[in-house]
Amino acid sequence: MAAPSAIPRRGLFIGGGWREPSLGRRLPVVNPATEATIGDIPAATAEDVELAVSAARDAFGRDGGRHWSRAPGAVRAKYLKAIAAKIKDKKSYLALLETLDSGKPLDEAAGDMEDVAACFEYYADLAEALDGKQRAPISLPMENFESYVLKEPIGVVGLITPWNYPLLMATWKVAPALAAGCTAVLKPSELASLTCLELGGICAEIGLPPGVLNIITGLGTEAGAPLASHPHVDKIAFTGSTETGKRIMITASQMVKPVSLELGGKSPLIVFDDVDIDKAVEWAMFGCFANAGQVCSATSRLLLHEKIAKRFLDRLVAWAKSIKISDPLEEGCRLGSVVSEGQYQKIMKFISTARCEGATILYGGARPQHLKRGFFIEPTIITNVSTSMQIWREEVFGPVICVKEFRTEREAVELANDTHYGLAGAVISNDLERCERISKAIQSGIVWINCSQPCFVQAPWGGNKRSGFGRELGQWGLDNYLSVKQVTKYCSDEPYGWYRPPSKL
Ligand SMILES: NC(=O)c1ccc[n+]([C@@H]2O[C@H](COP(=O)([O-])OP(=O)(O)OC[C@H]3O[C@@H](n4cnc5c(N)ncnc54)[C@H](O)[C@@H]3O)[C@@H](O)[C@H]2O)c1
Ligand SMILES: C[N+](C)(C)CC=O
Repeated sequence: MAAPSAIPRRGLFIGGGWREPSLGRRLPVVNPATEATIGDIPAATAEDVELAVSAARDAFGRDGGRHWSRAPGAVRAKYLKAIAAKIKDKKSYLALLETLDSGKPLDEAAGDMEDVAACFEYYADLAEALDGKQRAPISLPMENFESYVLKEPIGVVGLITPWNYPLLMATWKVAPALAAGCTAVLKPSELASLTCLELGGICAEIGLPPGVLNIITGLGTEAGAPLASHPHVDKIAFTGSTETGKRIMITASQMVKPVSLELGGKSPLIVFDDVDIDKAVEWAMFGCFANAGQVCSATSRLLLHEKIAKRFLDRLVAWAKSIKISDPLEEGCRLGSVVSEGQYQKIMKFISTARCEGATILYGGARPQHLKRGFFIEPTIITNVSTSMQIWREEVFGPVICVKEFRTEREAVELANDTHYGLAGAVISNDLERCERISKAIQSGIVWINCSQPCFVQAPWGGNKRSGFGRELGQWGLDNYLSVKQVTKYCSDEPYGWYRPPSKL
């Protein structure tokens, strides 16, 4: 598909309309595959956060919430379905913008847009089902009391998201938040905001009530931080790095504001000696080279049974050599550029540190020779790794896999759990009992058996340890935006009888 001649020039989406940022500043948008500046986005500051939060508060309480926060779930579902339909109509265009903004292959971006539409549809159904789940009775041990539960929207929520799946990661928060009846301020990453701004356009087109979703772009420190610390924001849902997650938690703790955190990872993939090697190699590649490895759950630590390690690595190198690395708009591209020059430099530094610490760069580790411009990095396989090395311990967020061998199941599990992170893990073996044992032993929120990375909107997503807490997707994703209220009624005609009545004399 040909690139559009101009990227749409958008303002901030606040109160149902477009506004220039208060200080009039904008940030350049660079296509990481060409290094060309292709447009710009507004740079919001605290003044704009104030307006966006105020618009969201008004929308939450408007007419006593009759049109949104207390409306029947079917009303909100209608809007979510309309958004999904528009996303489907504009799929090719949105995928193109996502690719130009982030460098991901167009096929991947198109898949992301399908997932975005599916997520809005899924939460439309959950919004409709929510009314039927209200007043769920609680069984009590005393018959003169009745108790039930109300699930109510938390209020105004701040949604802060990363650049690796820009519109999809935003949707994982926007769709359940709106389904629950919350109103929201979304702050996408300054490195890739184009499709999130288009979501604003879609909300305007379908007539979403003003202020229900507000979208402010800008730097983390200038737009994200004032959103996280705003006293009228009732919850922060954050996806991003562990470092920023810690900062958000500290800020939120000052107001005892609930947070949910989806953070980084350094996930293991364990491969036993009873597998079909080529099948397993393909999952290992998908696990760490899809989206150029810029995936929170990337299985970037590969643990190979010593009996197959040599054969596996020979095949892994052969498969890695065959990946089409090109401009992400080219047909068949399977490895695009990384998102920015900063990310490129960071990944290259990880590779050079690994080399200095004594690891072997078995394959890759450099810019592909046929691509002179753009932030491209070869798929990189690193061996001779020790558990104290940076490459084993820290999240690279690039197409870089590090490899260690193991002898026993126990050793594999120990190596897999040798990390501060706990987002995901994977095991490949034909012995399914062993796979079940390992899925219990791995300390993470997600375990894949005989695959790596597939992700379904129906299933819970989230991590343990320094990968965060709270779960997105599925019913758990909706619960993130609901507060639970207990209502208990005394239903006897008799006095309670704890105190003696005073004398009537
Ligand atoms: N667990 C998951 O589901 C998941 C999914 C995708 C990405 N991630 C993680 O995200 C990271 C990559 O994303 P990134 O580089 O955009 O992360 P990041 O932490 O740099 O930025 C994430 C968001 O936070 C904002 N931000 C930065 N500083 C802030 C501050 N002080 N206060 C408030 N907001 C601030 C940024 O502008 C951006 O919108 C990786 O670590 C990856 O593993 C996790
Ligand atoms: C959840 N996922 C895999 C789509 C994106 C994580 O970075």
